[in-house]
Amino acid sequence: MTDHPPTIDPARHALFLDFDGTLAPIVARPEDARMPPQTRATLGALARRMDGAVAIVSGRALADLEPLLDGLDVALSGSHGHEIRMPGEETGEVPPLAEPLRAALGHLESLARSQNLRLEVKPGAITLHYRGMPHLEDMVRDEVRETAEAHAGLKPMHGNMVSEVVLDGVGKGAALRTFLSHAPFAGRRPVMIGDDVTDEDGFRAAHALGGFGIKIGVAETEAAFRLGDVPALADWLSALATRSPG
Ligand SMILES: O=P(O)(O)OC[C@H]1O[C@H](O[C@H]2O[C@H](CO)[C@@H](O)[C@H](O)[C@H]2O)[C@H](O)[C@@H](O)[C@@H]1O
Repeated sequence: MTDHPPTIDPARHALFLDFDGTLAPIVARPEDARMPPQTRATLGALARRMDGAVAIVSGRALADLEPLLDGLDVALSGSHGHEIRMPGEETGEVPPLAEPLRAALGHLESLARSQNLRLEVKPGAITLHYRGMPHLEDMVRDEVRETAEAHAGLKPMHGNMVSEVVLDGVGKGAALRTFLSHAPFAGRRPVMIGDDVTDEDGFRAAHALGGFGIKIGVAETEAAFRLGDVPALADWLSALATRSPG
């Protein structure tokens, strides 16, 4: 269940990578997260080698994620699968906040103000950050769960020092299924790589669709394979990009 991942075949697999805690180390402030330049170069090389079958599948809004990628042209999913951008596609306008989220916004804004929590509003989710204030975790999770229950079309999602209300039906698994129904992903075996609880849905989908998951870090997981940390993944990707064919 926790073995080092096998080598994958660039002609037959597709890569789906989470961003924070996977490609970029976790930092205190989301705007300070950076993917190392070498990883960005490796992903560019891999995308060419895999005929574009590489996607970053993030909980972040696309408008927030894209500037962190330094022009890397790969497929992207944002807001936990709510937003999708195929490789080479122009970035469209930021989608408006979906209706059920609009209804929940006021309450979450007041909560964030009163508890001094960072609030992140994305097209498909509203996120409360409590990094640096772990004693608030239970309260934040309860509030998010109750807010989701109070509004049809929303569900709670809890991640690494964050708790979010997200649109029902979204998730990284749904993002994988969407990508795999289009070229250049169709017909390939998905490999989902991530560090957080929110990536487990992607691991399950990858497994169900004939591929597998790779967990970054030591936490419990349904992924079949594991790598220790962000640098270990960078090394694994680099070996894949530079391996001679055949
Ligand atoms: O699915 P991901 O790409 O991993 O996005 C998950 C969340 O990432 C960001 O928050 C996380 O990373 C921050 C920077 O390292 C960290 O400060 C925070 O505690 C983490 O939860 C992002 O801000 C969220 O919107 C994403 O949902």
